[in-house]
Amino acid sequence: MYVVTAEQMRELDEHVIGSWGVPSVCLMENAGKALAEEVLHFCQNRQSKEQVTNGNPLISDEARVAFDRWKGTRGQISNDAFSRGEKTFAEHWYILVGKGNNGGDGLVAARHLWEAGVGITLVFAECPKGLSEEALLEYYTAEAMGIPSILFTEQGDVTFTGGTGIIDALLGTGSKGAPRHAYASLIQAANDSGLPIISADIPSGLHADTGTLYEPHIRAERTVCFALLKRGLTQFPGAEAAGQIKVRSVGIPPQLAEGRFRETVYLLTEDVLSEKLKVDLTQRRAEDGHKGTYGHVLLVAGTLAMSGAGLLSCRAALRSGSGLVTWALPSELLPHVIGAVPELMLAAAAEGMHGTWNRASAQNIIKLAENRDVIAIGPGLGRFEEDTDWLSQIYKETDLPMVIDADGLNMLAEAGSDFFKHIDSRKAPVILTPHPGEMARLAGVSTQEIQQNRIDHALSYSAKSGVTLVLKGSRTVIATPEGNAYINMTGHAGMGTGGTGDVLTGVIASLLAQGYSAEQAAAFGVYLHGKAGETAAMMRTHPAGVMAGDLTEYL
Ligand SMILES: NC(=O)C1=CN([C@@H]2O[C@H](COP(=O)(O)OP(=O)(O)OC[C@H]3O[C@@H](n4cnc5c(N)ncnc54)[C@H](O)[C@@H]3O)[C@@H](O)[C@H]2O)[C@@H](O)CC1
Ligand SMILES: [K+]
Repeated sequence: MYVVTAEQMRELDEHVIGSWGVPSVCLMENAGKALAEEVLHFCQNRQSKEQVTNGNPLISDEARVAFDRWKGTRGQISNDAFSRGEKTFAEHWYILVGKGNNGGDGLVAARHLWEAGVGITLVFAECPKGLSEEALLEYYTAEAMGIPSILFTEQGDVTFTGGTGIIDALLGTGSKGAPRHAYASLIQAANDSGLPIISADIPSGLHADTGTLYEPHIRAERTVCFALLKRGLTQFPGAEAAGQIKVRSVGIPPQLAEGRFRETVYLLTEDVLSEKLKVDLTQRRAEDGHKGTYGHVLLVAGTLAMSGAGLLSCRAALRSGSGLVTWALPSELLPHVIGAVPELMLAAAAEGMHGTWNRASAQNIIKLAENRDVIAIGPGLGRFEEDTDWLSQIYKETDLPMVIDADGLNMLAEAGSDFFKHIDSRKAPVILTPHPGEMARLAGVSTQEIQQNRIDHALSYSAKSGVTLVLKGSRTVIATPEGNAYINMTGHAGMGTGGTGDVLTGVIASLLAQGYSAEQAAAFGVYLHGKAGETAAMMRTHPAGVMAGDLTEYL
């Protein structure tokens, strides 16, 4: 499933109209009809509960239902085909109409709903004579049909009397900045009404590309997104304001987006994993495979005070299927962790004070790397004198696929942008797994700036440095230097707890060791990590009780 910016959507739109000759009003007709169908669907299902499907035999239906209820449906995305339902006479919907094509979609929906027996009141934000060209056509039709309408004026209140719902067709992908004047007042009034709101394309007041929200913005129950998912709907807080999201086709084939833009963003669905990324989701293995077949991970992690990070990463690497895992650790730590994970191999590699790392250990790591397949650096590593030189030496003198996390990332941030200057001469790929704070340090901006435009920051850092980047957080973004990005949908807020990042490092390193490419390992790793978190949540009384160690049990 492709995820586009407003500009990319406009380009596809223009292609279909300009090169293929599809009349633009036809697209609007399709969009408005889809919107009306979704509103009817909503009306019919108002009271009925969502069907529960539970694929995992280990999880009781009760646990699945409780977890789904806790997680809620806001920000969820689907694009199932819809079959049109019966007429609904007891409904009265107010449709807020802006002056652009988003308003035009609302006008088309008005006609279809009116035809289906739904009471309609059109509420114009501006005088309808000023509507965009296509929207004006739709207005004349609606007027000729006798659909009631009012023009919002700052003096008069909108009360939504007798309303059962509101369609927000005020602002779409053409909006700029915070909603102004009548638009702001109508958004406020709609939110205050307590009525369910269904947004056309995006909730008004959402930045379509970034997912940031202006004030005021619509808080929608559902959003019917046209043609292709907009980036802003996939990232928080925008995803939250959009409610449940449904993507509906309008006559612009999504495949048009493939290979068309410098950057291509995908929702990380199972289809994208198997068809685009060619990941075998069944992870089938050759009958004659053995531990040497599935790769050997070298994990450089942990100090005396933070031994757990190393243990979590190593367990996760083993649980994710690599044949062997060696944990390189400070020698003082070694006696304390013997036997903690019997499947692990331990290698005392550093002689820093009080079980920490030291500059001289780089040579030991390089030696250990000689007969390993992947090197992962960072979990619980701490900082130490000349550690950026230490990291640089390991980076330069090993040519293994590398995952860098946690304090390894802080070393990189300190080393500056020259660190990856010669990455093109390195055969093996590098994956970085920053959380937003670490990303901010790497990019030299504030955490807030990162969070306000996660997809762009991930893509641009990846393109500039040549690394595959995993920007963690809800809706983790995986970006590649070639300009692909994937938005992960698995996982939940219960996973916001210490150590889950260490687990992710282990999972990704393990997949790399098994021969997955950096793009596959990063995307599939993030996906599996989220899935394990979901299973762990369902096995507990409450998802907030999930600990990082639980994830390793359900990988
Ligand atoms: N493939 C497509 O691109 C299609 C687009 N359609 C619809 O068209 C929309 C885009 O239409 P437009 O480009 O006309 O843009 P909008 O409908 O988003 O409206 C933009 C208009 O609103 C005004 N405006 C902009 N920012 C404002 C603000 N902050 N406060 C108050 N007024 C503001 C401007 O005068 C501008 O003309 C899409 O979101 C979608 O709903 C559909 O009709 C179907 C096809
Ligand atoms: K809208």
